[in-house]
Amino acid sequence: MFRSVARSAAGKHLLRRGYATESVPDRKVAVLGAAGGIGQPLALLMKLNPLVSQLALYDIANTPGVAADVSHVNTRSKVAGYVGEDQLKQALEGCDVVIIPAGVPRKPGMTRDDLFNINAGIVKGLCAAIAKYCPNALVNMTSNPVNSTVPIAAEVFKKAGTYDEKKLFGVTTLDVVRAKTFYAGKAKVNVADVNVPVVGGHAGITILPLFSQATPKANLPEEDIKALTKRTQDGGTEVVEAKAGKGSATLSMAYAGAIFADACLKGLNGVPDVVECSLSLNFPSLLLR
Ligand SMILES: NC(=O)c1ccc[n+]([C@@H]2O[C@H](COP(=O)([O-])OP(=O)(O)OC[C@H]3O[C@@H](n4cnc5c(N)ncnc54)[C@H](O)[C@@H]3O)[C@@H](O)[C@H]2O)c1
Ligand SMILES: O=C(O)C[C@H](O)C(=O)O
Repeated sequence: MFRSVARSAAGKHLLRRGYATESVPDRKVAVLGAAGGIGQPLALLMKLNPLVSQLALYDIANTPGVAADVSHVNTRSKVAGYVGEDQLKQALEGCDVVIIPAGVPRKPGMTRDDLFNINAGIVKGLCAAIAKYCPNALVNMTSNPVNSTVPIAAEVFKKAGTYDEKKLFGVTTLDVVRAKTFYAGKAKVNVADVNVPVVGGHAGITILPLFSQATPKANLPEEDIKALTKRTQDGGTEVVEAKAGKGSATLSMAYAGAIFADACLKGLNGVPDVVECSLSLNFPSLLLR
């Protein structure tokens, strides 16, 4: 199993009393690729998160408009837009969590690996800047192919001397979100009560939903489990084909990215027992198989 769980250090119980801002520490979150299909709804969802005090929206174009728009939402965080490499330093300085959905999405007929040539370079540049300007931040890697962009980020951080495997996550929450939705439909249970761990990576058969561990238990027949597994593994392709050349999952991904970032913030704030699946490099020998 080469997926890890993001677990908070038990300790301070700052949030036990809920989300009252006076008991919540300041946290800066940056979204890199904030003007994109995922970036825009993710920016909105992070603006709605009361754990965020500063929201930095960075892209190579169009962030001033996105930031102006999102900044009018009457929630806690202060929003700033940053555009172009000259402003990356400002966007990153002081960040606690950096979410990276920068890069190109796939079109029908492509695999996630077909994005490698373009996205590897984008991710490499952004991670070099993270190592320089916010080396202690948690990094939520969303850009595809996640199975490769996470190792690229790790190598950049190792070279800079800032690598911490506990702080680098391949965001696979969308697989969990899909597994929960599909399982609830098949098992005819309330989706809000469903939990399905998903281990592995984020492409094809490396996505391993553990329906045997799903709750509430439903005792589904083997053929249903096989069909659910396949649908979860092919979930991204289902959306890419439905969008017919206009990109891949953006809205469900923004939702998933916001859930994972919220878990990271809770962990940083000392909330106990925060558990989310993600791709980590703790088990590299398995990842390379
Ligand atoms: N992990 C997952 O589950 C998951 C799910 C869906 C999509 N994705 C991936 O997320 C990525 C983004 O998807 P999208 O639909 O938002 O694409 P998009 O093209 O709509 O947006 C990407 C954004 O990245 C920006 N960008 C490009 N180079 C950049 C750089 N150097 N610095 C900052 N920003 C830069 C672009 O300007 C654009 O605004 C794709 O690689 C896609 O495959 C991952
Ligand atoms: O499938 C894609 O290309 C995007 C993303 O990885 C997804 O799972 O929706």
